[in-house]
Amino acid sequence: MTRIAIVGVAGRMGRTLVNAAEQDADATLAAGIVPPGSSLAGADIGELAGLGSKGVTAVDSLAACADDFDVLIDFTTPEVTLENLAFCAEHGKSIVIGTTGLSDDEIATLDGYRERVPMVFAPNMSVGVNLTLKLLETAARALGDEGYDIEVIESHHRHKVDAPSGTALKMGETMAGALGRDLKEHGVFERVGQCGPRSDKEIGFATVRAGDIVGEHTVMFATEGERIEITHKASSRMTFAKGAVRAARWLTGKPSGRYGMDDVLDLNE
Ligand SMILES: NC(=O)C1=CN([C@@H]2O[C@H](COP(=O)(O)OP(=O)(O)OC[C@H]3O[C@@H](n4cnc5c(N)ncnc54)[C@H](OP(=O)(O)O)[C@@H]3O)[C@@H](O)[C@H]2O)C=CC1
Ligand SMILES: O=C(O)C1=N[C@H](C(=O)O)C[C@H](O)C1
Repeated sequence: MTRIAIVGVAGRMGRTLVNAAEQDADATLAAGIVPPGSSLAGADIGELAGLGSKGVTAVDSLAACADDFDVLIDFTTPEVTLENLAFCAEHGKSIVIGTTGLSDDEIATLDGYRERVPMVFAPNMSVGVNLTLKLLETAARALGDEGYDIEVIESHHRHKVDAPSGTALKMGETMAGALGRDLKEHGVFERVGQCGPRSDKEIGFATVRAGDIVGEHTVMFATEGERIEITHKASSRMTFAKGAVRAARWLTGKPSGRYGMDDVLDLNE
């Protein structure tokens, strides 16, 4: 049985993760963490998630529940995630990280823990998106150097703070990698005013923020006379939360290392 702690337990993903962990027969909901000084400390995490009392009260520091869990699931902010990673390294814990919007420097810091912490780090934990990444790799290889323009369009709810989404960036990186291109050089994240025609090799990104959209990603491969679109639409956060709980179980007994959802889902040949 994997003992799971959920940090950011009162957030959109935190509350969904409580539901997902509760439904998983091989996981135990061991702890929930709210920000330091939060008025929600002491609340039952089942109540926070709308499930009724589960007998686990939220605490406002990891130190307060260090003995209670094996794997931390973290969907918070880049700064908080890096603090929590340091805690996991110090206390021999594993961690599943869903947080997006990390800068290059923050990713380098995260990567520095790969020898000390078993971690799954993925911008999207759904089975569908991770399969889509494989489809995109194949499509990019077949079309990207054959005159097809590649554009990524993502839509999310009005509360999302980072753009483009971590998933859109991962899609771009995956396709750029398949084509031997560097996304830093060929990614185009803004077009405004007299920006000129697109170049052949650029990979464009467009962002929509509106209402309660859970998460939608379309990749367009367009040329003279035809267009292929590969779309993934999430209609419930449960798809991400179930993936995260699955990742937490998968980490049990794994050596230190930085893993992705492709490892968890065994999508690599
Ligand atoms: N990988 C994936 O599959 C997915 C990734 N995400 C990513 O997950 C992240 C969170 O998204 P979402 O749940 O929508 O955001 P929310 O803002 O709803 O949740 C984040 C939670 O973290 C809490 N928090 C902040 N600091 C601390 C702290 N020091 N200790 C404990 N809790 C803290 C916040 O509390 P407060 O509000 O009081 O500050 C908030 O409740 C984003 O980066 C998002 O992109 C989202 C969905 C899927
Ligand atoms: O913030 C969100 O909500 C989501 N964030 C992730 C991302 O940035 O890719 C994954 C998902 O699309 C929802």
